[in-house]
Amino acid sequence: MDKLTIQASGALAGDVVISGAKNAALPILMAGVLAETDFVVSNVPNLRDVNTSCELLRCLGAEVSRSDEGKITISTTHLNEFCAPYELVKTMRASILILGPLLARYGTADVSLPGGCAIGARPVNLHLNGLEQMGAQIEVKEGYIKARVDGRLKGAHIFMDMISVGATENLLMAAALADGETVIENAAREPEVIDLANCLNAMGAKISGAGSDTIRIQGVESLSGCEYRVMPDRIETGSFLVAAAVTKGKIRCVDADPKTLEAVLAKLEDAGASITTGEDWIELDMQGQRPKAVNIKTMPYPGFPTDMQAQFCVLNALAEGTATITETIFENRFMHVPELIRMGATMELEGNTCIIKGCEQLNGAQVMATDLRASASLVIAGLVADGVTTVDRIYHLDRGYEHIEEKFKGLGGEVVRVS
Ligand SMILES: CC(=O)N[C@H]1[C@@H](OP(=O)(O)OP(=O)(O)OC[C@H]2O[C@@H](n3ccc(=O)[nH]c3=O)[C@H](O)[C@@H]2O)O[C@H](CO)[C@@H](O)[C@@H]1O
Ligand SMILES: C=C(OP(=O)(O)O)C(=O)O
Repeated sequence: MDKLTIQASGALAGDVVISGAKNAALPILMAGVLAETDFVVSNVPNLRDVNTSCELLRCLGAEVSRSDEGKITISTTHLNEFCAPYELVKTMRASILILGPLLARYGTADVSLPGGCAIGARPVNLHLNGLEQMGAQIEVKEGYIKARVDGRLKGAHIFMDMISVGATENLLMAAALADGETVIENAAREPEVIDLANCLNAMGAKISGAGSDTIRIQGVESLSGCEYRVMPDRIETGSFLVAAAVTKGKIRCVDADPKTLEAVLAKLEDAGASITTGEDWIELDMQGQRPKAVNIKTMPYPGFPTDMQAQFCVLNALAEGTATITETIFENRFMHVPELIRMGATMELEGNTCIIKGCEQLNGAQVMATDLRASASLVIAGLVADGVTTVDRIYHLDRGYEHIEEKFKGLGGEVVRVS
C-alpha cells in the first residue's frame, strides 16, 4: 500500500496550480445522467472519487471517456441499468447523488444505502424525504434505497430541517426534470451548489436563487448536454495556504477563486498572514513569522468550512498562543487529533471542541488517518516536524488531492510517495 514520507522542508515558496473542485465535479458528473445529448465536463481533477464516479456511470450503461487535459465526455443514450451497487457506493459516499438524476429521468433507481463513515453517521433522510415530497415511493430493503415514480416527479415546496449540501444537490437535480415548480428552503449555499446549478442551467434547466437559502426550480421536459468547466477547488486551495502559513512561507495559488474562501482567508489574516488576491489567484506571505492562534467554529457556507478544520488544527498546534476549534457539522471529525498528539502537539478534546496550545516544533512520526482532510493535516504537520513523518493509508488523500506530492515538491516541500 502506498505511503507518503515527508521531511521538514523550510518555508514553502512559489506558485501552485489549483485543480478543479472534487465536491463540484462529483455532482456535475452525476448530472450527466440527466442530459439527452453528449455532455462534456472540463477541469475535472484526476482523483480516485472521479474515477469511481466514471465507473458508476459506466456501470449504468453510459459511455464515458477522459482526455489527458481533464475533460470527461459522457453519453447516456444507452443507459440500461439503474442500480448503484454496494461495491462502488462503499468507496464513495457521494454515489448517493446518482439517486435524484436516475429517478428524475428514468423513474427508477436502486442505490446502495451509504453507511456511516469515519467522520460521522451521515444519514440520507433529507435526500429521501425531499424525493418523497416530490412523489417518489421509497423503500429501504436489503441495504438498498429502492425509489420509484410513476411518470414524472412533481414539483414540491421542500423545507430542509438541516442544511445539507448533498441533499440540496440531489433535490436540485431531481427537480430540474420534475413537473412544475420546486422550492427548496433552508438550502445549502455552498459554491459547489451554485456550480451545479450553473451547469444544470447550461443544460437547459430553469433554476434561480442558488447561493441563497431559497432555490426555485421550474421543471423542464428534457435537458441536453453542454460543455461545462468545473470551479476551482477551494479546499485544496485552503490546504496549500495553511501549509505555507505553518512553514512561514510565501506562495501563490493560481487558477483559484478567492471569492469562495472568504472565511478561510479572514482566519489566515487573523493568524498574521498577509493575503493579496486577484480575480483568479491568492498570495499568502507570512513574512517569516510564526502564525498566531485563531479560534474557529465550523459552519455551513459562508461560515468556516468543516473541510478546513483539520488543517487549522495543525496551524494552531504550531501557533503562538492557545485557541479552540469547535466542529459543529460532523460528530466525529477529530481523528487527526490523537495522531497530531503523537507528533508532539498539545491538544485536548472536550466534546466537540479541541483546545490547542501552540508549540514551536512537532516531531516526525509514523501516522495514519482515516479520512481525507485528516490525512492532509498530517502531511502539513510533517512539513514542519523534526525528522521524517510517514503517512499511511493515503488512498484517503488520493480521493481528494490531485498530484499532491508533485504540487508540494513544486513549492519546495519534501513529500515523496513510496509504493
Ligand atoms: C462530496 C461532497 O460535496 N462532500 C461534502 C458535503 O458532504 P455531504 O453532502 O455529505 O454533507 P451534508 O451537508 O449533507 O452534511 C451536513 C450535516 O447534515 C447531516 N445530514 C445530511 C444529510 C441528511 O440527509 N441528513 C443529515 O442529518 C450530516 O450527517 C451532517 O452532519 O458537504 C460537507 C459539509 O460541508 C463536506 O464536509 C463534504 O466534503
Ligand atoms: C468529507 C469530504 O468528502 P466526502 O463527502 O466525499 O466524504 C471532504 O471532501 O472533505
